[in-house]
Amino acid sequence: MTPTSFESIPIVSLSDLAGDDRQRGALAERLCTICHEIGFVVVTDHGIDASLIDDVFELMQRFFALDDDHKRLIDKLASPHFRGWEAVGSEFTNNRVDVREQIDLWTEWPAVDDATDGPTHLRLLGPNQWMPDDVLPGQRDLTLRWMRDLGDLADRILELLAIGLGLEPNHFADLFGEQPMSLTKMIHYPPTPAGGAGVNAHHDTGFLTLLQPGPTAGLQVLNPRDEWIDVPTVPGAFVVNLGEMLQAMTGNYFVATAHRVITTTERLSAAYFHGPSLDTELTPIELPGRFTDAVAASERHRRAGFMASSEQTDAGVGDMASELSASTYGEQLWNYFCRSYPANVAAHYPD
Ligand SMILES: O=C(O)CCC(=O)C(=O)O
Ligand SMILES: [Fe+2]
Repeated sequence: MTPTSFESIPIVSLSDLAGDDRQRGALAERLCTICHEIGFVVVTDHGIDASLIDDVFELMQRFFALDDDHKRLIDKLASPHFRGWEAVGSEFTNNRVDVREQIDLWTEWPAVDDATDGPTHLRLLGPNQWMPDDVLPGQRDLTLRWMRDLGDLADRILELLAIGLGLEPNHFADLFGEQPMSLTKMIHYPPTPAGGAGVNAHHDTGFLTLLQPGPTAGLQVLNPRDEWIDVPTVPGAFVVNLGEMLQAMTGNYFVATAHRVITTTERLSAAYFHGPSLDTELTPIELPGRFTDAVAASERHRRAGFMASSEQTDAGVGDMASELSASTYGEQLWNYFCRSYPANVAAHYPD
């Protein structure tokens, strides 16, 4: 029986990832239940090197301490592929401006020459922008290692989720195709002004998010009673949460849960959004009856919605109560760019 709410975010050790089948099975079941009831979990013993986390935070400190003229060397507005740095005030979440600056880095694939003729999501393929080595030494190598190690961890968590859903362990790997597109966001939050938010309430749009929140509190999750629950800060732990596309693909058995950041002091975080090939279909997977029955028995799960566009919100659709309008990951991402980065879309794709 699904509890109707939650009061805290669980902390789970992933050490049994390396265990025998029975231990992995138990961990898989536990994670699946959490993804159904809460959609958020703090994980320890995840195998990501502590020194890698330290190096990434040190890199962020060095970058965000630069002046804006230097940061503009990788200005996101200059990238037709939505990659690079953006200043505080560039991003909109839930139609409200966020109080944070960030670097966005996506998996690199060759740009498509005639991207304006094909599906809109092809515009996302392309190179990242990297800081010159004499201004920010080592950014490229360190970031690529971060993306590779977090990608491997995300794949292992997806295997567990597949096992917990009664599927073959490689079910998601097989669905995710040959050209995976993941996003790394390196984020700096100044202290949040009264009444604002570092990032406003939202669902993650992707599949699976691994967040390194650093030592500073500020991330909050909305429970079904509309109370904001603080995510505990556990040294070295990652926060793992579900995005809207896994919600869709599991027929709402897993939930993408609303969250936001409000911080009283300066805060850094590094978020990794694990994603498949852009043409991956969001069609629900066929799951054993116990999972579909659990959704049917829970109004909250049956009604779990998706982020609305500004037009839908204007027309009276709740912020996170929209129907999924995209049929592929690429389409969903394009909708997200139009919602969150209108200036970038207007600069490069006036059509
Ligand atoms: O910085 C954080 O702690 C959370 C960031 C987040 O939710 C996001 O970028 O989607
Ligand atoms: Fe998020």
